[in-house]
Amino acid sequence: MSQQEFLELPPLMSARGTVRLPGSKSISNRVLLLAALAQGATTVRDLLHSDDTERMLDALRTLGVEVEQLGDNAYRITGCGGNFPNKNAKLFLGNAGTAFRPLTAALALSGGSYELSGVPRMHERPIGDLVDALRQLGADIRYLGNEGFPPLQISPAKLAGDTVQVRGDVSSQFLTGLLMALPLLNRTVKVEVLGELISQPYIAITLTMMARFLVVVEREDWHSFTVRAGSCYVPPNEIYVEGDASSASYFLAAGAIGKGPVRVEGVGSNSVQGDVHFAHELKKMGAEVEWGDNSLVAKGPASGKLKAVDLDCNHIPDAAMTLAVAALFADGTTTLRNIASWRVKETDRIAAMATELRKVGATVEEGADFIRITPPAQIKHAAIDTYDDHRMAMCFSLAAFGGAGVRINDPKCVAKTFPEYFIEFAKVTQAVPVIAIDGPSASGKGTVAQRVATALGMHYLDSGALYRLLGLAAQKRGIALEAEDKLAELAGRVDIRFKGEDIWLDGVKVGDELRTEEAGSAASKIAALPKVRAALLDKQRAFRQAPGLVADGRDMASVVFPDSVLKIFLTASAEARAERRYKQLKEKGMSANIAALLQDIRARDERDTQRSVAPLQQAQGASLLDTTFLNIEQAVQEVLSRYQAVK
Ligand SMILES: O=C(O)C1=C[C@@H](OP(=O)(O)O)[C@@H](O)[C@H](O)C1
Ligand SMILES: C=C(OP(=O)(O)O)C(=O)O
Repeated sequence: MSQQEFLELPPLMSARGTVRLPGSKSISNRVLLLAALAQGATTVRDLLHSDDTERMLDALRTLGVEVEQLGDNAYRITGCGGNFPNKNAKLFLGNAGTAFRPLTAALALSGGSYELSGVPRMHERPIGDLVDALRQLGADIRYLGNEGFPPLQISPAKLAGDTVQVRGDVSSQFLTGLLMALPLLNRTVKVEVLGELISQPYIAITLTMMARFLVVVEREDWHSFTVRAGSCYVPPNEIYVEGDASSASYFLAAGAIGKGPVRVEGVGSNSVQGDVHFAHELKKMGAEVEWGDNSLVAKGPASGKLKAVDLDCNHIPDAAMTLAVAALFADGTTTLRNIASWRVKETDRIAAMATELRKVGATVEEGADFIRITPPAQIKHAAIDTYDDHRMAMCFSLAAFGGAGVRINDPKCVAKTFPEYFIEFAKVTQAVPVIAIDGPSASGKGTVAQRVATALGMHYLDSGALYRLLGLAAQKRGIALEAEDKLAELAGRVDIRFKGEDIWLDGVKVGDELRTEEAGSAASKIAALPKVRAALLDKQRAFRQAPGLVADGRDMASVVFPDSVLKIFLTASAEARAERRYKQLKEKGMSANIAALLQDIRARDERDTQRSVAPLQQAQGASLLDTTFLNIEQAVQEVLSRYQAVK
């Protein structure tokens, strides 16, 4: 995992569109194992492509199961009735609980010698309850590291017993693994669940999938399960994997937070996954949800604001994480209860969630099995650590709706269940649009940008003014224009506000002093200092607010807002610019000399284009607008029509 890598999500304004969901992880890995345990070939379609399913596919190949890829997301698995051709193997199962736990059970009952290991975090995720249960049936399993945790050594054993007890309060995957493996014993076995059974809807998925392979489990409540002698898996020929309901939660939440509608295809009222009930919980938060057989649509509440909720989330442990981030957009304190299992998943998810929600400004209380979130008045920008947990990365993409955008560290961790997540997320979310207008001094870009902003009802950023203000502030404090560190420190500290046409520096309104040639040349000097530019970056980006921003400067398109929807390089001949500046100064009653102005403009052009940091140049993707022979109105119209063409 590289912490250096990150993804900067811009402030998002809305979410709208349709997502075709990737296959369900829980169903994919169950179907692969059941197909391998069946006698004969099963064609699996719409299988999830992700790290977790790759681990299962690799394991099956290593065990000697015939795995044939038929095309995109389609496989033919030729099962061997639980008698794996390869009786000796080492399997690496990454961090896939749905591979590790069920394979442990199946291999423990299959009569071979196997070593099962995973990533370091997998070696911290408990498996003792499953091992204890399998040992009651005579299985020979040894811990290779810590007692109760992977890695494991499984050896052939004499199997016996017709009743087995398993704890259900740490992970439902232990019961799932046991149930799926029991037909290998070919005798009637009763499983009793000790203690509370958590994540119960996942057991329902297990029973449904086993039934698709013609093994029917007898069930009394959710505490006793019987697999009869003679049960054996029969391949269903062809089986389709439905979309992933947990993955759906991010898009549905985006629809609820970002007005919507967002439609997900692949899960709906026909789904066998418990996580579709996330949609009901989202509705409790005020979202509008429409259910189709195989689709769900979410829209924001009519009131515009989500409601805080107090929920027991035991039935949706994965999708509940999405509610925790949606809680940032609610009207009060949200409590999510009965989620102790979060602590033993990809990371300690209660601790991770609390830490990262605090970074964006939330007040968070955490307990052994709950989390309580009070949103901040204003969601802050933060660099979110993801703890190699796909769901942390996916959940926190939603924080980008908070107005300031968000940075997701190590975004590639989504590969565990949804490698294309951020691509799909970008397709259905609309960032606050930025029109970047860069150009040389006195090109008229400020006036044009301001008028474009007014015409579109957008915000306006005069980035040059930030540099001039800093120059002014430095002079007032006696800081030299070459003192890079001091200037950068000052840049982080000064309070700069734009109110309509007025500019305020540390609470004092700034007048024409900002427009003097002296302020301009001070700005040009300090703008060449890399640390000063870096310090002003966040200040500039903070201007990106709904419904949009028109920003003028020199590196708006290239550095500050590289994802601008429209990038204009606005220029005019040096002579035309000198003449415009001359007229401007005269109108203000200031003295001016056209030859001196021309010389000054040329010198500044030279300095701005030659400097090593962010030199003035037409950015990639920027279109040229030469205004030498255009008046302001014509230039404004030209920008507006270019915007219409791209928006
Ligand atoms: O059986 C399954 O497919 C799963 C069960 C749940 O785990 P627990 O039973 O450990 O809560 C869930 O969190 C996991 O992502 C998938
Ligand atoms: C808990 C999860 O995964 P696993 O299947 O590894 O338990 C998850 O996907 O959120």
